[in-house]
Formats: sequence, structure tokens, C-alpha cells
Amino acid sequence: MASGLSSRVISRNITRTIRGPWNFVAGKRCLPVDSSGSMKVIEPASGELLCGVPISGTEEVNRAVGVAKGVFATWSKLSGREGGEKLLRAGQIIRENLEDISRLEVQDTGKPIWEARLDITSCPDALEYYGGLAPCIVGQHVPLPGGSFAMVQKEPLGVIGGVGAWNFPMQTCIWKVAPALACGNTFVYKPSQFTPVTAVTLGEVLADAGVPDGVYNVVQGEGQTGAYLCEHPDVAKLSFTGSVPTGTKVMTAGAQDIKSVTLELGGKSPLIIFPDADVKNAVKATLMANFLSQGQVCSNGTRVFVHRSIAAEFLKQLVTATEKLKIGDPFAEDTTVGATIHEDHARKVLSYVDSARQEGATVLCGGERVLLKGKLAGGWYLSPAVLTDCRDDMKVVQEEVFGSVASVLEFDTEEEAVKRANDTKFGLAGAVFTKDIQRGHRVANAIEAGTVWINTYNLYPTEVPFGGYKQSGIGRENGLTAVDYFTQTRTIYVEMGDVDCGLLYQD
Ligand SMILES: NC(=O)C1=CN([C@@H]2O[C@H](COP(=O)(O)OP(=O)(O)OC[C@H]3O[C@@H](n4cnc5c(N)ncnc54)[C@H](O)[C@@H]3O)[C@@H](O)[C@H]2O)C=CC1
Ligand SMILES: C[N+](C)(C)CCCC(=O)O
Repeated sequence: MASGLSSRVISRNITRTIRGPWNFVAGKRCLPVDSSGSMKVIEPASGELLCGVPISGTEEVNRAVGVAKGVFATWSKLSGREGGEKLLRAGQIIRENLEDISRLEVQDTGKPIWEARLDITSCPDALEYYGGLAPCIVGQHVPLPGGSFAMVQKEPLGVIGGVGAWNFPMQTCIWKVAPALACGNTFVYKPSQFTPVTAVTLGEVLADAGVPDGVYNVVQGEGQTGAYLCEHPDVAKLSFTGSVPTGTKVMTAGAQDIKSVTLELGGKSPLIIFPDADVKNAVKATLMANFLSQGQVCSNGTRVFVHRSIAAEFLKQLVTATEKLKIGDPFAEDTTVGATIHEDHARKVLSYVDSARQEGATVLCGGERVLLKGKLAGGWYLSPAVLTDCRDDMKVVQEEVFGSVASVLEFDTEEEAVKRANDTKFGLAGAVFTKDIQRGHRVANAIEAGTVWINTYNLYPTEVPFGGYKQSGIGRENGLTAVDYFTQTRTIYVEMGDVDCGLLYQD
């Protein structure tokens, strides 16, 4: 049979406007069967109502999990090539609709359109990677004494419950769904209440790609809906992205039924710049490490350790580059800073700048609300902040701000920089900037984090694992490693001789 990839006859049923219904169960958009009210979703760019979304109750979560459980037997029995081909096709559909989906993501998140295009491009990257990998998810044959042998099988877990954050809505969802489905699992996902849109778009994409109804489902709601999903006895595994306090709750819920749990949590990552570094590249990386998506990125390198000998020059270049960032309409092609997700979060980010000032930091630029005109007047636009005169014990240096606030700290020796870099409860990421290859590797190996970049920042190709040390999480997403987190191992022992039971049996 011809591969779906060579065929251009794929129907396109993607909803391109902000329009409900917002649940996706059994292969179509639908209303929840029970609901405890409606969420008002605000468009970050304007502060105006984007849509109202009914909150799914226990009955709806039961329905979605039941549907996913019902189709598990069919989906998990497909060969890797049959299932994988559908994921490849889904990737192709997203590529062909990239602009429309990116625009939905901008409306939902307030991030600049050029960034949304990059985020959405990473979605087919993941679908294609795991679609291609699916036929290679195989077990082992283990020869044993006397001609006996064992088959070690990689088996899916069952229904996966996914809960996501608001900063990378579709990417976060697909990083979970693509490997989970490639391993033969089915899925129920609850997006963040702030960004309900593109998880539903993914349902339409997968349906168009021929993924059977019920393999992927979406329920909507706040923490309570997430909790129902995590506590559901028929959910085999939980995969969560969000804050540490909620991650703790998800893990606690999982503990009740001994569910496997993957957690992608927060960070307070170090970016260490040595005197031999290329300063322009270090400045570019510092922008990437702090100001993408309005600073709302878990892996951000918000503790910028700069060697004292180059600190003045580095700060000069960093402030110049930061002041050139263009705050504006997220849909404008030249905008580099869009809207913060919502007012409460913006106020929290600004409160960190205030606390830094009170503790003695100097704000070299930014850290203020910028009022835009017309339709954008209600959005919360914050100017990216660069802080100096920082100390390790300041609140802004200790806690995850999740906003555009870079704290610059000076250091004298490599040993000191590494020690201070690791003095945190988090361990998601880090980076080292140097032209000295030995030092680069030595420091990268000493940083206690799941990802360390040498001479760059915030790149996460699908091919490489991503996840945290310490309180930044458990488990890994992406790469071959993700397969281990969405499968379980069954050993079948085949006896080829007589049963040897020692002295137990006497002829
Ligand atoms: N990956 C990361 O590092 C992220 C960190 N954050 C941090 O968390 C702060 C709060 O942001 P939120 O979106 O409110 O993050 P959150 O961790 O509260 O929520 C993340 C997701 O978990 C759901 N949830 C909440 N309570 C739950 C429960 N008991 N059981 C299951 N699911 C539950 C939420 O509805 C949402 O979908 C941010 O200001 C930021 O500091 C937020 C998003 C991502
Ligand atoms: C990989 N990344 C950083 C784009 C998204 C990971 C989760 C997060 O920031 O919430």
C-alpha cells in the first residue's frame, strides 16, 4: 500500500479561529458531559476575553479516560510502522498549516509570532522523530542455558494522563503525546486553563492523520480537573509540566496507585561566562537565556555569572542589546517582546524587581510595565530587566521569577563559579561560555543539571533528552530515553528442557 507520506489527499479539518467546543473526546470536539462552570480565557495581548471554556468534571474525565482505555487494545496492537506512519502524517499536516497554528498560539500566549513559528515547528519535529522511531521500539532475545531463552518485550503502559503549562502549549503537549503514542499508549491531556486552544488543534490534526478516535483526548479545566485525571485509577502514568508545588501534588496523586510519573518542573539555571568567551556570543546567549517568551521559560539562565574582569564590557553590551528589543503587538513581524501571560503573573514578575531593588540590586534597564495603545492597552507588556549588584542570597537570585529578569553576578575563579552555580534546589539547565575546550567540558560536567550548553543556550532538538536534576523534575522527555518512560518491560521465559525443581520432586 502506498505510504500516506507520498499521498497528498489528506483532508484538512483544522479549526483556524478561536472557537469551541473545547473538549476533544472520541475523535471530535465536544462539550463535557458534566461541568462545574466555565473559565474565562483572557487574550494576553489585549487583556480581553478570548473565549469561555466549560470546566470538565469527574464524569467527563471518566468518559475521556474510558474512551482512551477502550481503544488501547486496538492502538497498542498496531505495528510500530502502522502507528508511526500516522504520526509522520500528523507532522506533515502541522507543517502544512504552520502559519495558522502559530497564529492560534500567539492569541493564546501573547508571545511574538516569530517565536510561535519556532515552537510550532518543533511539534512536527517530535511527531516525525517518534513516528520514525516507532518501528524500532523493539525488545530483546536473551539466550539462556540448555537452549532456553527469554523474550524481553517493550510494552505500552496504557492510558497516559498529561497535564501542561501555559508557556509552550502545543509543544509541551506534543513532547508528551508523540513518544507516548509511538510506544502504543493512549492519552488524555489537560492543557493549562490559560492556554486551552492548541491541544484541541492537535486532536484535529491526529484525527486527520488517521489516528483512531479516542487514542488522544482533551479535557479542559483548572487544577481540580487535573487532579481528577491524576487520581483516576485507569490512568497508568502521569506526565506533567509546570511548577514544583503542583508537581508535588501530581506525584502524591500518582503515589496512591503506584503510577509512574514524569515531571518537568522549574529552574534557576546558571550561565557562566569566562574571560576568554566571545562576548558578543555570550550576550546573544544571555538574551536567549532570559528574554524569549517574555522570560517565561523553565530552562532560562537567569543567574548570569560573569568573570569580574569582563563584567563591565559584558554589561554594557547586554544593556545595549536589551534596550533594542522591541516591545509590541505579538503579531507584528519585528516584535521581540510580547505580552505576559496575565496580570497576576506580570505583577508577580514586577514584585521580584522591586524586591531586588530593596535588597540592593541596581536595575540597569527595564523592569516596568509598558502601556501600549488601542486594542493592546489592556495587555501586560514588561520591559526586559537587567540587574547588577546582585548577591546569591537575594530573593530574585534564589527563586524562579518566570519573567524577563536577568540577574548578573560577578565571580573570580572557576571553582567559585561552579560552587555558586550549584547552590540551588533546582537543576534543569546551565551553560558555560569559554574558548578553552578543557574548561568548557570540566565546568559542563560539574554543573548539576539535566542539560548543559557549551557556548549556546536554550536549544532543545527532539533528538536529545531534556529534564531536570534535583527539584527540577523526574524522568526525561525527548530523545531515545523518552521511550523508557512510556513503556514497561515484560520478560517471557521459555523453558526448552525439563523442569528442574531440585529436590522438590522425587521419581
Ligand atoms: N515548566 C515550568 O517551569 C513552569 C513553571 N511555572 C511556574 O509556576 C507558576 C504558576 O503557573 P501555573 O500555570 O499556575 O503552574 P501550575 O504548576 O500551577 O499549573 C500547571 C498545570 O497543572 C494544573 N494543575 C494545577 N493543580 C493541579 C493538581 N492538583 N493536579 C493536577 N494538575 C494541576 C494546572 O491547571 C496547569 O494545567 C508560574 O508563575 C511559574 O513560576 C509555570 C509553568 C511552567
Ligand atoms: C523546552 N521548553 C523550555 C521550551 C519548554 C519546557 C517547559 C517549560 O518551559 O515550561
